[in-house]
Order: sequence, then C-alpha cells, then structure tokens
Amino acid sequence: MDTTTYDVIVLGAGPVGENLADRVVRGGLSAAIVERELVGGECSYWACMPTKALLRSGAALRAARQVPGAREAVTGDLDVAAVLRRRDAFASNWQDDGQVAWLERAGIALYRGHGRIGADRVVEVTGAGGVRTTLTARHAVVVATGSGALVPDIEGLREAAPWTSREAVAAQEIPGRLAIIGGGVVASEMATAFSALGSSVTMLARDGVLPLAEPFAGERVKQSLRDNGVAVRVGAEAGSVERAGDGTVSVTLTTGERIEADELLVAIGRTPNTQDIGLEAVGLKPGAWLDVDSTMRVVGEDGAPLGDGWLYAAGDVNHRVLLTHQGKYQARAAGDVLVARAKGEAVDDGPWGRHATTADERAVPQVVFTEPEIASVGLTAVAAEAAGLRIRVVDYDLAAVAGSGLHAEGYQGHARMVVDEDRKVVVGCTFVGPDVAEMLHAATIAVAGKVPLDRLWHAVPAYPTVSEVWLRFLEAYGR
Ligand SMILES: Cc1cc2nc3c(=O)[nH]c(=O)nc-3n(C[C@H](O)[C@H](O)[C@H](O)COP(=O)(O)OP(=O)(O)OC[C@H]3O[C@@H](n4cnc5c(N)ncnc54)[C@H](O)[C@@H]3O)c2cc1C
Ligand SMILES: NC(=O)c1ccc[n+]([C@@H]2O[C@H](COP(=O)([O-])OP(=O)(O)OC[C@H]3O[C@@H](n4cnc5c(N)ncnc54)[C@H](O)[C@@H]3O)[C@@H](O)[C@H]2O)c1
Repeated sequence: MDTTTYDVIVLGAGPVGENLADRVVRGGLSAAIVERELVGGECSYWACMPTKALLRSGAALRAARQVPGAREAVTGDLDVAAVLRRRDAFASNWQDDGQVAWLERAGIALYRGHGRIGADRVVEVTGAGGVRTTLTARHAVVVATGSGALVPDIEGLREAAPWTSREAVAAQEIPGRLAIIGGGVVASEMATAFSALGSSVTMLARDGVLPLAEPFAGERVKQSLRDNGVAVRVGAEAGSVERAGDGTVSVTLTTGERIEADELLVAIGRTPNTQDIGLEAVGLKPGAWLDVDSTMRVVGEDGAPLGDGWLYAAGDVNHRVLLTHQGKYQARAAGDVLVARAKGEAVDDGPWGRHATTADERAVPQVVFTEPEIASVGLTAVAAEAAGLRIRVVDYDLAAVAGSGLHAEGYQGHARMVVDEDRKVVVGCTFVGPDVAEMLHAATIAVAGKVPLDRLWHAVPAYPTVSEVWLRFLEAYGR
C-alpha cells in the first residue's frame, strides 16, 4: 500500500481541520492531517479556551460580590498566580499529546511539518530537519490553516516587539501598564481580563468599542471598562511606537500625545495563513483569504470551483466567520459533502441543506466575554436594514425581569429582538448583561429555525429566570 496517498489531505490541525478529517473518516474515507505547530490550533492554546480561563475567575468573583450572603464570604481579591495556573491547564501547558492521541483514536494520519500545495491534489510536507514528504489526495485537499494576528504598518511598531493575542493569552506576568491598539473583541476581552488581573489598561479604540455590535451593547461594555479603571480612548489612533532601553513602550498618537506602557497589545483583526502554502502553484494569490461556495469548495474569480473541485477551505481561512463554532459547523458540512461526492451520492447544498453552511450568513451566534457579556445572534438592526428587510425592533430592560434581580443585586442589562415584519420571525437578538452567554442558544434556535412569533408564544420561559425576557419581548411586540 502506498502510505502517502489518502482520500483527503487536510492542511492545518486546528479545531476545523480536526473536525473535518474526523467527519471524513467516519464517512468511510481515509484522511491525513498536516500540522506545523500544535495539534489543536490557535483556539486550544492561544485563543478561545485560555482567554476564557483568564476571564472566568474575575467574572466568578464579580458574580459572588453581587449576591448578598455570598458577598460577605468574599474576603480577598483575585489570586493572580492561581488564575494563570488555571489558564495554563486550559492551554494543556502548550503540549498537544492529548489531541494527538485523539487523532490516533479517530484514525487520522498526522504529518508534522509545514504543508504546501505542490500541484493539483498534491501536498508537500517539510518536517523536522527539512525532511520532505509528498502526499497525494485521491479526492480533495482541504486548507484549514486559520489566521494570524494582523500587525499594521505603524512606524516603529514591529521593532517595538508588541504583543499579539498570542503573547497576551500566554502571559506569565501581568504588566503594570498595558496599552492596547484596537477596540474589537480581542481588545475588549483582554482589557477586561488584564484590568481584573491588576494591569492599568489604556485602550486605543480608534473606531469605538465593539463597533459591529448593537450600539447599546458596545456602549455598556465601554462604560463598564471605564468604571473598572480602563482608560478607553475612542478615536485615538497610534501614529508611531518606540520601545526604550528599559522596556517602556511609548505610543505617539496622531494628535502628538504620548502614552507610555510596559507592554503594547495589537488587536486589530486577523490575516489569513495563506502566505506560504503554495497557492501560486494552483493559480491563486498567496496571502489572500480563500473564497468558497456554500459547500466550502474554493472558487476562482469567476465564482466557479477550482479545476474539478478538488480544493476546499474551511474555518478562519475562508473569512466567512472567524469563530470556532462556525468553523466546526463548516467542517461538518464540508466533511459530509466530501464523502458524498467521493461516493457519488446526492449533494444537498440548497439553503439549510445538510451540505450547505447557510447559518454562516443568517444565524451566527457569538458571545463576547466582557463585563457585562454580550451574546448575539443573527442581524443587528443596522445590518437588517442594510440587508433591505422591513424590521421592527423590540427593546427590553433586563433588570425589569424578575429572575435578573434574583440572579444578582443591581443587575443591569438590556435585550433587543429584531423582527422581520414581512415574515414575522426573529432575525436577530442581542443580550447584554451578567451571564447572558447561556441565554443565547434559545435565540439561535428561534433565528435558525425561523420560528414564527405566533408559535414563540407557546415556548413558555420558566419562572423566575432571566430568560423570561422572551415573554416580555412578545408582550411588548403585541399579539
Ligand atoms: C484571542 C482570541 C480569542 C478567541 N476566542 C474565541 C472564542 O471565545 N470563541 C470562538 O468561537 N472563537 C474565538 N476565537 C476565534 C478562533 O480562535 C478561530 O476562529 C479558530 O481558531 C479558527 O480555527 P481554524 O481551525 O480555522 O484555525 P486555527 O485554529 O488557526 O488552526 C489552524 C492550524 O493550521 C496550522 N497551519 C497553518 N499553516 C500551516 C501549514 N502551512 N502547514 C501545516 N499547518 C499549518 C496552524 O499551526 C494551526 O494549528 C478567538 C480568537 C482569538 C485570536
Ligand atoms: N469571544 C469570541 O467569540 C472571540 C474572542 C476573541 C476573538 N474572536 C474572533 O477573533 C477575531 C479577531 O478579533 P480582533 O479583535 O482582532 O478583530 P475584530 O475584527 O473583532 O476587531 C478589530 C478592531 O480593530 C479596529 N481597527 C482596525 N484597524 C485598526 C487600526 N489600524 N488601528 C486601530 N484600530 C483598528 C477595527 O475597527 C475593529 O474594531 C474576530 O473575528 C473575533 O470574532 C472571537
């Protein structure tokens, strides 16, 4: 048997590559995965899990302090060393043995090294010591190489060795002063985490705090960051950066003002890991995001699949939605469609079909783990209007729901439901408040399931929970 030929070869063993390969093997095909760093990808070691571990202890402490009886039992502050140890454990101490064992159990062959596409269906792997292996795919190659932090061309920035999300997430010491360029999800979560861990944080939020969220949600997070001592500088833009011999970083704003810090985190978005994966060998542009159809097949500029449709791209690298859960959703659909195509079975790629990733466009859930949390799904009011929908917005004060007062003293929160008036279904929902993350899935089901408002009246929320906001939404909308 030729051990270097597989039905499917996956480039990148992040959450998306792993899930896709697993799906393919479960469908009866063989799969190999190529990984140049740690099996498990960004999410496991430098993103989702360790960031949430950094944030969770502070959130738990705040929650206890908001409930009389529990509050009195809290006699100290965060144990920073214990938080960092817990973070280390959630990052598996940056060892991937557990995930490698999982690959073995799943029957997926692992090649360690940097993978590059050499020609149609051919992947060259350069492993330790420059050893090269050529892999050939009978059916498909899948690019699941993810994304890296985008570092802008600001004078002196690279020379100043700034933190990206990786260094922030893996920090072994908490800087006294942390400056952050950016106002998006990474910037907001890291400002929340590091201020709770003791840093004095300055956030240079050129375009505002979480500008893509419902405005009331970004506004509440901004206010809360300020209440917790973070200097949120909306509109501030870094002009140049310099690191002095003693390690101090100075950021000179475009206004001329200087801000000093011990570390500088750059969090202004992502760039695709496609610079050096051989895209030029198959007529694609290195460094570009990969465009795909609804089954994750890479398409050319004409919108048609490349060649006979042998190349797929899933997860961050296709730029549809840069979230682990959506990438894994893409992996399930793409893995299944790959098996169907290989076996000559019917493909179900119409909207909401088994092999299509329709939810990427209409029903993406996301939780931003700030204080307060933001949990949202589907369209904001602005996005719905921009999409040409005739909408009605229903707002509700979460503090007015009986369950919220019980949950925490002085609970503050807000919720918004966006209704498509022509179809009488919910197309978007946003909650902002303590612990709203776990409320999100009900909204996701309403949006993805296109549950008519008339039917939602029969989905009765339990009393006394914060979820009773669903009843209040319907009452405010009217029957
Ligand atoms: C700080 C931070 C926090 C986040 N928090 C969340 C969160 O709470 N929830 C959420 O849903 N999302 C979160 N995300 C987003 C999430 O991390 C990504 O959407 C997810 O990791 C994408 O998975 P992926 O498999 O596409 O790519 P990745 O996780 O980036 O994995 C790609 C893998 O491919 C490998 N690779 C790349 N090029 C090659 C090559 N040429 N050869 C071999 N291997 C290669 C890489 O080493 C990597 O292991 C966060 C992101 C950041 C930066
Ligand atoms: N909880 C979560 O789900 C979670 C957590 C962290 C990251 N992520 C994902 O990771 C991805 C990356 O996050 P991110 O925060 O880096 O990107 P982002 O796209 O969320 O935010 C980047 C922000 O930087 C601003 N910006 C862009 N260029 C700038 C510049 N030159 N100077 C100053 N500001 C600039 C933008 O206006 C934007 O608000 C996101 O897509 C996000 O979905 C998700």
